[in-house]
Amino acid sequence: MKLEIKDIHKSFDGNEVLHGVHFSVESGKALGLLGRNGAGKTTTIRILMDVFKANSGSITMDGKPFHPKEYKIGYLPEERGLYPKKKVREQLIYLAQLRGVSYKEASDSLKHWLKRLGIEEYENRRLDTLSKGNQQKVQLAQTLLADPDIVILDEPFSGLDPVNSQILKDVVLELIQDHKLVIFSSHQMSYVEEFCEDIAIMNHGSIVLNGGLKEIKRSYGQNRLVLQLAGKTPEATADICRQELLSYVSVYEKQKDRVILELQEGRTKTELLAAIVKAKLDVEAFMDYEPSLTDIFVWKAGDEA
Ligand SMILES: Nc1ncnc2c1ncn2[C@@H]1O[C@H](COP(=O)(O)OP(=O)(O)OP(=O)(O)O)[C@@H](O)[C@H]1O
Repeated sequence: MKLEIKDIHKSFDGNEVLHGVHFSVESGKALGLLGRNGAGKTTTIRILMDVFKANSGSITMDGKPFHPKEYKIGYLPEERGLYPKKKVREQLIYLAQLRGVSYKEASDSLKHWLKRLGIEEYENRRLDTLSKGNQQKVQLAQTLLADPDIVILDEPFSGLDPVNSQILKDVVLELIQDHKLVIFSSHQMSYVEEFCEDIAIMNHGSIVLNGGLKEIKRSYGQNRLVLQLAGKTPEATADICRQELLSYVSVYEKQKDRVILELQEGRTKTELLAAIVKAKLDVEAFMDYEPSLTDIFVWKAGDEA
């Protein structure tokens, strides 16, 4: 399955908040939908889920108009929507049945997910008597109960401790392996880096970067190299580079114990390496620079207009 979101515009009271949002996601892959607070992620997801209508643009699945009702979708919304006063089992079975799952199937699936998420003992407890993290896990069980083909997770890790985060990480990886189509919206870049083959970064209602994470990292790392000199601070290394290697590189950034260098126009990595050897610098590390997703995010979405 391939879901394509094309040129979505959305206004609230005449104020346009989405300006031509576009991205695509395929089964067996996860798309990381990223953006600062207010960038438009939740609005985009709500349009996808038919909670809101877009003013213009289209959403297609395998080339045909997409209607969420025709698919099994597990949606973990940003604002969690379970009944606090109702018992866990009672409400999850009820909600699964509303989505067309038989009592027997819902019951079996409930057992599976409560066990998988380590919350079996709370089956007959009222939701509001559970801790925040366990309530979050009940929400996740609800999202996955009807064995969805499309899984949309808005900040699924919020409130989870490291052990529970690990359980959820394994679950998300399994969903991807099981060929589900996963959209994952989060501010926690490390999770996005772990799961998502593709990313879409939104800023002020527009997509400012979209594509394969590996390719994006490669292109952002192009012409940049990491150099660490033995026993030298980054400041000292930067000074040495300016003195000895000026015609090859400029100092792009100083980091904790290393510097990021940018090759001068027309210079190659091999030439730089030869110059480093010629200058008899005591090299501790020299490698291609690969920016983190956080670096890329800050470059693309950090400019507050
Ligand atoms: N129902 C609404 N009526 C009016 N404006 C809205 C409505 N829903 C969202 N907006 C506006 O649309 C913009 C995008 O909001 P949205 O909730 O989609 O951002 P987000 O990227 O999900 O942010 P966050 O990371 O904080 O959840 C914001 O300026 C918000 O105020």
